[in-house]
Amino acid sequence: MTEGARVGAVAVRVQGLWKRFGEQIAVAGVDLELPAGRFIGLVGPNGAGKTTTLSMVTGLLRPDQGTVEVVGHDVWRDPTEVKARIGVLPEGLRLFERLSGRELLAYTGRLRGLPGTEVDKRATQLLEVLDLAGSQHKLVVDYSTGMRKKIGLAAALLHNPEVLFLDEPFEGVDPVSAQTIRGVLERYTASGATVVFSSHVMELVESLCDWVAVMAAGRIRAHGPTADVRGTAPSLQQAFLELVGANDRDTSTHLDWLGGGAR
Ligand SMILES: Nc1ncnc2c1ncn2[C@@H]1O[C@H](COP(=O)(O)OP(=O)(O)OP(=O)(O)O)[C@@H](O)[C@H]1O
Repeated sequence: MTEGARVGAVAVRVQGLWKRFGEQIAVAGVDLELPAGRFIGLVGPNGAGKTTTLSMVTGLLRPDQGTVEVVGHDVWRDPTEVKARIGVLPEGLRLFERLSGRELLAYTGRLRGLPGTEVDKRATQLLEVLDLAGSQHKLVVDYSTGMRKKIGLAAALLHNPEVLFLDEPFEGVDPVSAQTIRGVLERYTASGATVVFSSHVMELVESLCDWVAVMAAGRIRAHGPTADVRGTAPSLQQAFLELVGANDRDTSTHLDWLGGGAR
């Protein structure tokens, strides 16, 4: 079991986190403790602040205010310690397009300081499990959206991080690839590691995550074990709609011209 996966251990501790872009407050005072060894979903409507929060938690974006600790290390005071312990699949993932998938993993492994033989071994296994072995010598520029997500996931897992952060890992991914990614992530969390991923696909979050945080308008609206957040609602989707106030929105007067055919 990894250091972060002890019972009751906290993988991520966020305190008083704020981020403003001009007039727009993207993250408005987030406090959150994410337990280690769980499959955690960060859910919220478009523009809720999920990507901004994940970017600040992973050291990609400096907060205006607040602190973030990952497995006990401050992200901004101790970035090297944190970066060695986390894997990140960011939104709008940028990859080295002129490398093949295999070369990308070899390069990532060396950047992470792993010995060449170990990188080879891990890369071969990851390419196999993620069903990319047949495309390993193709240039990344020629990869499909799903293949890019999978090679990005392989690169994020290569150094066996304690906590893995994934921004919309299933977006644009077909059901077969989604099932493959899911299998890899389930295997990874079963070994005691923590996955934190953002999504607005509630069915997916409900079936995958044992812990969720619901975000809307830059704040955390609810968090805890998935069953507790769902409460008495028939589904997480329904609980989510109630939490973010979407059920109260009146759409009856909008789009009254829309009907297809009637002009
Ligand atoms: N670089 C930026 N400059 C200006 N505004 C930004 C920037 N990044 C995010 N925002 C704004 O901050 C708010 C939160 O955006 P964010 O991308 O974090 O939300 P999200 O929950 O990830 O949304 P989605 O599910 O649509 O990806 C939005 O109003 C967005 O327009």
